[in-house]
Amino acid sequence: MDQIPIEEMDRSDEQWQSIFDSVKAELDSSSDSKPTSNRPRLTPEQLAPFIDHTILKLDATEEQVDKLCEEAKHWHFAAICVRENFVARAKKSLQGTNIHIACVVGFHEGTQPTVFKLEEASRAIAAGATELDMVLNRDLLKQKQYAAVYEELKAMRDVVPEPVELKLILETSELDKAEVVYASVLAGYAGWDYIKTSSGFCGRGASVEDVRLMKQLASILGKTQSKEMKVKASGGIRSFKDAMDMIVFGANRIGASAGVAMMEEAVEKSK
Ligand SMILES: O=C[C@H](O)COP(=O)(O)O
Repeated sequence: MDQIPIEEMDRSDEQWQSIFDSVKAELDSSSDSKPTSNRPRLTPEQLAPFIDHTILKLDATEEQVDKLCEEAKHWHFAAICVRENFVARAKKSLQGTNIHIACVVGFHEGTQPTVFKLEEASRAIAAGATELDMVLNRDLLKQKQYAAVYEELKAMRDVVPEPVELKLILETSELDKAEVVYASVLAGYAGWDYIKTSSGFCGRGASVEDVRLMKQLASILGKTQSKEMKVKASGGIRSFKDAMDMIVFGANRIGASAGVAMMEEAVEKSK
């Protein structure tokens, strides 16, 4: 893939299209990715750091968020994932632990004006969020307004400096393969940390094919960008087997409301 440093780009829709074409060509010429791990299954201790323990339903209660945090501490999950209104509460509950607090932004449509998303992100970080899971504006992507999508992602990266991790929710059930490529390229060029499959509120949720494709894209983009993006699989991942299917194809995180059930299965299987 030809490397065009971002500073040398005019960032027009046409120039983005030519970068997409070169990534697609590389994707087509690369061999299909194989499972990244031959491990038949992970132990509970190995599985826990993959899990973003999630509650995003609109009628979630304070008690449910408290329980979510207690479960995250008990199982040593990587993160909890909540809406903005619960971030401060989760921060109190998770004080003194290294469990991350992920907050969703632009949830779950992604079409909110950029300024709203930036304000929401800033409030979440001020309240204690250490990771943000933002929904892509796929309407703009589908209208081929690639420059506008990039500008939103770049503005978010500028407002949210590292080490806060930014995850872009693609909502893969609503995209064709080419659109997954476009969204991933734009996220990579904007310096995002993760591409994430789904919100859990739209369409089919994550598939192994999504993870496989996104992992390949992350690897291709990682050759020309300063870091390689990670992949978060989320939406409809209910069982230990579902989680393992995603992990063997390279998922770095599993976003799920069924994290405890997965852990209990993992414990059973490890006996
Ligand atoms: O980001 C995480 C998803 O909202 C979780 O979806 P789920 O309830 O289908 O596990």
